[in-house]
Amino acid sequence: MHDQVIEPGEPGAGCPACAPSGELRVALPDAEAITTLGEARAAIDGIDAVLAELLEHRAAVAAVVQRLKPVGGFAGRDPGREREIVEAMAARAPSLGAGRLAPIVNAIIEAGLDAAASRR
Ligand SMILES: O=C(O)C(=O)C[C@]1(C(=O)O)C=C[C@@H](O)C=C1
Repeated sequence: MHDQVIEPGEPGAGCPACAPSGELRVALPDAEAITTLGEARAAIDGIDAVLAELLEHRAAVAAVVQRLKPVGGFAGRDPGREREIVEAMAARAPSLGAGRLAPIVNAIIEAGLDAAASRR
């Protein structure tokens, strides 16, 4: 397990974890090795910074999907696809599982659809 966290940087300071190639590389903190509140919060800040970068890029791609679909936006929601997304994420995040991930995925999808609507 890796023992480094990324530097979250200042908001709007670009993407500290992004390589010039557009790849996002992240050193995952070893939770078991964290012993202080400061270390734990720094690790969370690093993870949240990466989550925010990913969410920003996800929203941009989701906006493209809305333009490509015959019926986009909230009217074109696809519960089957949303279940697939939750199940795929649950396989990678077993301690959360589908039950806890479902409302998170729902919030991410709704935020993406809302942002896509305001891009138009
Ligand atoms: O895959 C789609 O059809 C999308 O519109 C994208 C997306 C998503 O953000 O992942 C958004 C709404 C749908 O309900 C399902 C998935």
